[in-house]
Parts: sequence; C-alpha cells; structure tokens
Amino acid sequence: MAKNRPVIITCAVTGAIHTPSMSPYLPVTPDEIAQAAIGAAEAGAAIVHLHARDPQNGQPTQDPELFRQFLPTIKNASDVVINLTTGGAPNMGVEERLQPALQLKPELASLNMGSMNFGLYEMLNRFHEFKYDWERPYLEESDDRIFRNTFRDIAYILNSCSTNGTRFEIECYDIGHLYSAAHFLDRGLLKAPIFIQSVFGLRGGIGTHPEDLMQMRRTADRLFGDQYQWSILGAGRSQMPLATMGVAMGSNARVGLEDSIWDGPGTLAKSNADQVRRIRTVIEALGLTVATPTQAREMLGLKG
Ligand SMILES: C[C@H](N)CC(=O)CC(=O)O
Ligand SMILES: [Zn+2]
Repeated sequence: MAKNRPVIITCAVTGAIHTPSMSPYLPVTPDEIAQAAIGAAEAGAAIVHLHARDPQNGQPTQDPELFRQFLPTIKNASDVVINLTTGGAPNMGVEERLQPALQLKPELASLNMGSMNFGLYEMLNRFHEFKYDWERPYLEESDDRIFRNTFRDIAYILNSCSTNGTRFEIECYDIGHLYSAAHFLDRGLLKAPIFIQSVFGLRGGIGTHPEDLMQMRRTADRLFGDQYQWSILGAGRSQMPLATMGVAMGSNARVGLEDSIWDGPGTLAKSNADQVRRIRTVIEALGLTVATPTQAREMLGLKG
C-alpha cells in the first residue's frame, strides 16, 4: 500500500440494518437518499455506498426501480463514485440482492466474503446496558439471523457482474474472509487491485480492539502485498476511533449512517455529511489529503 497517498472516504448513507425508529435523521425516501449522498460528496466522500428503502415504511428493498429514482439526481449533481449494495438485507436471497448491481452496472458494488451470524452493531455487546426501547427486540430478532454468502453465491455475483466492468468493495467481517478473497483472486474471479473493506464490531464478526485491526492489516499485507487498497469500517460507536487508527496506519475510511447513527458519544448524527466532515478533520490533522472521486478511480482501477 503506497505511503502518503490521498485517503478515500466512503460514505454509506442509509444501509438496511438501522431503522427510522432508531434515528429521525436516517435517509429513507429516494430524495432523502440522493440529498444525503450529494451532501456527503460535497463534504469530501469520494465514494457513496447505497441501499434503497421503501419510502412508505423505510423497509430495505433491492428493487432496481427505487435505485433508479435517486441515482440520476446524484449523478447530475456530483462525480462521486457510486457503490451499490449486493448485500441488501440479511433476509434476502442472492438473486434479489444482485439485481441493482446487475441491472444498473455501477463502478463499484459491495461483495460480502462469507456467511455469518449477523447481529446488530457493537453497542449491544454489553447485554445489560439497554438505553433505548428498540434494543431488546432488535437483539432477540437478530439472534437467529444468518447472513448467507456461500462460495457459490459469491462466485455467482462475481460472474454475473463480470461483463459490466463493476469492481468490488470486498466486505471482510473476519480474518477468514481475507483468505476467501485470496481464494477468488487465485480463481481469477477477483482482479487486483482489490478494495478490502474491513468490518469491525458487527456481532458475529471480529471485534473492535486495536489488536483486531493489526491482525487484519498483517494478514492482508501477507496475502495481497501491494495488490490491495485497505479501508476501515467501524460499526456503531467504534466508527471514528477505528477510522482514525486506520488512517494513521495508511488505510482508507468508511463512515455513514449505515454503519453508525452516532456523531460523538450519545449524540445522533444529524447527517451523513457530519460524519464525513468529522473524519476529514482527522485526516487533514494528520497532514494527509482527502481523495477526490477521480483519484479514487485511479487508485481502485475503476471504469469511470
Ligand atoms: C457492515 C455493512 N453493512 C457492510 C455492507 O455494507 C454490506 C453490503 O451492503 O453489502
Ligand atoms: Zn451496505
């Protein structure tokens, strides 16, 4: 990984895990998602990671028609890199999850590197510390959730998108997922440079301790050498501390209300742009620069 290169900020504006009952600032309608993405780009995000929601009830949906309602607005207002989810929501099948990336052919799409128990984000680790009335039902509901990503599912997504020129944000929720990414590189289904998004603090995956970060970094360096760009996603309240540690170690960073509804301890983030501004302040305080969408395209080998 080159030193002193610009830092790519990815902003994941809404996701599928948090619900409107958790935060009134969560973008739900196509226009709210578009404005949130444009605001994040203006604040310094080179990439926006996008999910869609049913505007009536905020429920996650992979209906390409919903994506078609906000993508043109974003593209007319910004040259930010579009990254569409193939994860959708954990209860969706791979065919349904694949449709937006398959039909809309984005520059980037997420790719989840393994099946796993998929709990809520880090703040619920300490079972006895419920602060909000939605936490207990959410915990119980997520106790049975499996996020399915078999090797066949992953190969199917890779093969289905292979002629679209789409490249992937490779979601690694644990060390084993890095080895799975290496497996698909060996099979030639993934092409270098690869973009590793290390996910820390999701219940069912790796924790949020600095040792966890170092372990991911050491393993990725050993497996991919200079054939990868690394990015850090800290879930919940670990978002900014881990992104800060990562950027200081040479990584890129992902923020956004998909990954954390907070902007400082106990304070709900009023916008995705607020989180982008917070990590940008850290990056510039370290004497680093924020990557433009054009620089991100060069660094990740995107089709543009
Ligand atoms: C932890 C994040 N939910 C990872 C993610 O964004 C997955 C996806 O959309 O495919
Ligand atoms: Zn996502």
